[in-house]
Amino acid sequence: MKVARVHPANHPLTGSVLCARDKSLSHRAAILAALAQGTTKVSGFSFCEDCLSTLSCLRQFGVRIKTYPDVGKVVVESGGWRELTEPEDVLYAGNSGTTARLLCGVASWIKGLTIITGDASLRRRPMRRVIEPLSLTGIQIGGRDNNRFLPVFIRGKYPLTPFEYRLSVASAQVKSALLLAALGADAPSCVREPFASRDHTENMLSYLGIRLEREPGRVVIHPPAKPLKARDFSLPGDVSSAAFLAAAALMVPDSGIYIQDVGLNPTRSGFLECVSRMGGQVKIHNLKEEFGERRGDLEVAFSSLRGVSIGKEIIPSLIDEVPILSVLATQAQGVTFITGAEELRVKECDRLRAMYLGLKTLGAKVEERSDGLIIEGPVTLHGGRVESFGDHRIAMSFAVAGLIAREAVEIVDVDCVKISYPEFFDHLQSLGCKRVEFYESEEEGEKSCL
Ligand SMILES: O=C(O)C1=C[C@@H](OP(=O)(O)O)[C@@H](O)[C@H](O)C1
Ligand SMILES: C=C(OP(=O)(O)O)C(=O)O
Repeated sequence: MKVARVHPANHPLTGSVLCARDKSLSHRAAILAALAQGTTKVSGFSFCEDCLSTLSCLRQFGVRIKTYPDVGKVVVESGGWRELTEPEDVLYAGNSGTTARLLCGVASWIKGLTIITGDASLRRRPMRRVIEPLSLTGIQIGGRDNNRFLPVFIRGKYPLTPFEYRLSVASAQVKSALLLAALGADAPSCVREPFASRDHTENMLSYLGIRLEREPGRVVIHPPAKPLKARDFSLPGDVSSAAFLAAAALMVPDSGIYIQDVGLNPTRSGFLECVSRMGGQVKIHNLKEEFGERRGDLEVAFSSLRGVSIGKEIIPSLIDEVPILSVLATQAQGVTFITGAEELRVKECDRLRAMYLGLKTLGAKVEERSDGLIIEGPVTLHGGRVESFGDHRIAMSFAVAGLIAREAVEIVDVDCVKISYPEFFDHLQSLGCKRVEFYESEEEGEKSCL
């Protein structure tokens, strides 16, 4: 298993990087391109492992996809959503919850049998949340252990029964699975959510001409009367990846960095709002909007930070940034309360537990609660060896912690950064963090399971 040893940054981070492309939008662009008739060019596609899982599953539905990783482009050719065919084999979603759940929605109106599975981490993540609502469409759907987990089978049909469903958790994956399924219904369907989760699927469906009625907490989707026509997408960078670089610059003294072309959809950029409440200096430049998605450049400078309360209303908009926010909190003056974040327990690992254990190892003042963390700062972290539990966001959070610790931080199992951000260590290096070493550890992977 690969271990990274990250040494304290002995000088400021400076320079400019093009933000890694957006994973969430890349999944959706590929899926929607597969549903549209014709050829779609997706530029700014993320070639992270999760998005590659989506591409390989879509190919199994008979979609033709060419990839050009050097220029960040994917070309998808499809006969349209009524032409997708029953896969010959089980679909493998790898580590990607987004792939598994969104494709459950797509498979609902593909006649025949679709079976979806994933890696050991994904097979532990909850699937009832998509199985239950999708069964309202009249299809046969079920999963292992009384519908709790993958593998999930779907016996699709067309047309589907329209539905009205209120989500109990604010999950963009579940909402998106339902919206994708609703395309195959013979009348409008309605999805409600308790708090706003990211609305990329809605923005992209509108761009493709699907009629949506949107208001806070509620969306009504009208199935298309005619085939969807292919339209190209140019995707922005991933604010969830930018968050690691931004956090590093906020904490390493005298740093000043520039991150180009970051996606700034307000339902997704709670991290920036939170950083600004903490007193972090982040300026936005060159703000623009494409297919309903805001994007711009971020200028981030070393800042003195203060503790804040992060509650359940804002959690969906920074759900993947809680681990790195908890590292920032160790350097903030006062107490940071993170509550309403119990969803983190069912991600690639139990992220609340993983952050608690790792931060404790590094000497942080941290308490674990069932739905969050309480962190008191500022504390000078010391060096140590921490586990990523095979979770990319945990690995990158502790790599950033290593830059501001007194001694080196070793992160066990760092290969997982490829899941969302393969360029992570190269970007750190280009901003001046050259003191990172990698080595293979003898230890077995067994330990890395939370
Ligand atoms: O829809 C998406 O692209 C995602 C939604 C979130 O998951 P949930 O919908 O489970 O909250 C997030 O954690 C995940 O990284 C990507
Ligand atoms: C939770 C994540 O992704 P997914 O749910 O798609 O596995 C993530 O990227 O942090």
